[in-house]
Amino acid sequence: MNIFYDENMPFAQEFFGDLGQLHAFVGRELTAQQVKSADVLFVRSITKVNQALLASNSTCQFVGTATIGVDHIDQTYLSKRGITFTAAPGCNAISVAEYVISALVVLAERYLIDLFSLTVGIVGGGNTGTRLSEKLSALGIKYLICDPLLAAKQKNNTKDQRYYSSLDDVLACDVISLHVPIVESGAQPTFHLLNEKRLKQLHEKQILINACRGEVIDNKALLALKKQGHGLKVVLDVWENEPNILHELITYTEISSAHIAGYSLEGKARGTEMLYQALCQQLNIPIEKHLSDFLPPSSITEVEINQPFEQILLNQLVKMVYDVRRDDGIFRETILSHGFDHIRKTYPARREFSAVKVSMTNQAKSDVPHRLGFLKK
Ligand SMILES: NC(=O)C1=CN([C@@H]2O[C@H](COP(=O)(O)OP(=O)(O)OC[C@H]3O[C@@H](n4cnc5c(N)ncnc54)[C@H](O)[C@@H]3O)[C@@H](O)[C@H]2O)C=CC1
Ligand SMILES: O=C(O)C(=O)[C@H](O)COP(=O)(O)O
Repeated sequence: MNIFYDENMPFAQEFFGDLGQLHAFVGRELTAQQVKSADVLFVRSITKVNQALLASNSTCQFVGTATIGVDHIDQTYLSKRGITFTAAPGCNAISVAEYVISALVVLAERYLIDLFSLTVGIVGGGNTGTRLSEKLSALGIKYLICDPLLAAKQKNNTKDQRYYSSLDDVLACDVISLHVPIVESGAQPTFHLLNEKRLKQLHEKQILINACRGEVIDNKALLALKKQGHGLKVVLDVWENEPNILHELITYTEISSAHIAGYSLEGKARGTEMLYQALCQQLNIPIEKHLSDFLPPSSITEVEINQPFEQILLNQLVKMVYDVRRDDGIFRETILSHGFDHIRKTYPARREFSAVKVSMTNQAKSDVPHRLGFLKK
């Protein structure tokens, strides 16, 4: 069995090595010719899987993407061809939520903002939006969620007790964090959800974070707004037209990065593991490998806290594991010389909060770090 996989997929050898012959490829460069003999094709978000890629392949039976987003996959075509498709929903949702928490911590420190007084508006209440809301809850930070699709399903889903707010209410919050897939048509499109009109309605003190898909914000309209001197604080992990992004916009952002919000080692590797599990199921063989067998320990494994939990401690704890300024620095320094994809390909190690055990002494009793995702010692 020929298994083709994106070279940027951690632990692919470990998970798939004994299931077939492995062929690594560069995500954005994969050609129909190259993939002609693939039985299994495992991609990440930068490979478009469609008729153009697979028309001359008669053997491919299984396509998987180690990502949450599926906008790069022509699922209608795969189903017409009878090719099984699987994705990795939720694999890097914690990583995205921790990116947003790190961005908030950094901005709060930069502008002397009391984090606990903010209200965060979450657009999209799926995996990433929910993980973020859980971390905000842990910190006692208020949030609203807008998700008209989940709101409509709520009548038939008694388990979902959340209150869903209107888009207008969410866009009026101190922080707006976007967590929707890119959808171009239908009743609830997200393409340019933040268009010129909505962007102009935002007020000077708001923070706007996009870690979902670049096209959810009209980037040209955002640039025009910022050039007029609007005070909106912008955090962009994703951009319109990646990898050929609107460079001029970078200067007007507080934090910029190269679509790496989901790039914790755990987040990427969980994607590989989920594809392995799906392939085992397809082949009707037992699941014998687990990500925990391969994950190395993080550089700091244990921390003891000796003072009551407050914002300054939150800053220290979060930045110890993941300081988003590192990625912002790399981005600003190397985007022009090395390009968007190089930054992603050479992404330095990053772990999730759960890679660090936190213990609290008697003076420090608090469950916040553990609810935020740190492990209990
Ligand atoms: N920057 C990065 O590295 C990453 C980006 N992503 C992006 O984030 C997106 C969201 O991820 P998940 O939360 O895991 O997906 P999900 O599918 O679990 O949740 C998305 C939610 O958005 C809601 N939604 C759809 N249209 C909406 C609209 N017009 N207004 C409000 N809500 C709407 C859906 O009902 C759903 O509940 C992914 O589709 C992907 O494009 C995901 C992972 C990493
Ligand atoms: O999971 C998703 O959806 C994402 O956006 C991924 O984190 C993007 O990573 P790549 O697939 O582009 O490596």
